[in-house]
Amino acid sequence: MPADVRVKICGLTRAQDIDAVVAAKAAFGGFVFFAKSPRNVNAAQARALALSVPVGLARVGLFVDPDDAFLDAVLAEVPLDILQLHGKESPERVQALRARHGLPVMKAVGVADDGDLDALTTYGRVADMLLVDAKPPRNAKLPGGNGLAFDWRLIAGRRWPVPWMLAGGLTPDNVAEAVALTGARQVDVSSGVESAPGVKDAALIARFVGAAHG
Ligand SMILES: O=C(O)c1ccccc1NCC(=O)[C@H](O)[C@H](O)COP(=O)(O)O
Repeated sequence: MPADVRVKICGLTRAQDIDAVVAAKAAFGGFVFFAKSPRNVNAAQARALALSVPVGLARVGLFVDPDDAFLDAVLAEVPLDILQLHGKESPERVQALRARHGLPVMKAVGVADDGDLDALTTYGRVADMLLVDAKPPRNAKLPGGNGLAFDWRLIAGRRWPVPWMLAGGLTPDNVAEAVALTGARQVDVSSGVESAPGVKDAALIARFVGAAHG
């Protein structure tokens, strides 16, 4: 197991979540800007959290099909390092947002079967990073953060021209196997380190990062 797998903990809402992520030595912390999510934060909350983050922890803002006005308003208040797009943003929209905001963009792509892999190639041409996530079920309320894994064998040995992160249903108990099987060098988790929807658990965060680092 490589010691340098980088971990993103997504859906941070409280000061103690930042403390837990920093103590565990995660590389990325994610803030969800999506009103229907139990992890949603408003700009004022996110600003306070983002300003408390020490250098070395990248602050990722997660958006779902955001319009320009919403992104402008959040970015005017919240210092973010990376934009994560978790909706149905087209490749053209990804390019436009990169140019407009001058921030690296990570595009989430949902995977359920072989037919979803072409999208990774397409977005790999325009995004700075890919988030290879489980495709949400048809009736899901959220486009991500559902705690569901996909069949990791679908991407075993696959590579894209930009860095990528594995996500979807990862937990402290399965992340080592997921890394070994897929060769991922970056992993992302939300539900798997929560004690209840939207409530992060410091002990689970520490266990997850420890397991990912091997
Ligand atoms: O977390 C949310 O509530 C959320 C809402 C809308 C879009 C995406 C969302 N989360 C994405 C993630 O947290 C992760 O990047 C990824 O989907 C893995 O989540 P999980 O399976 O819960 O670990």
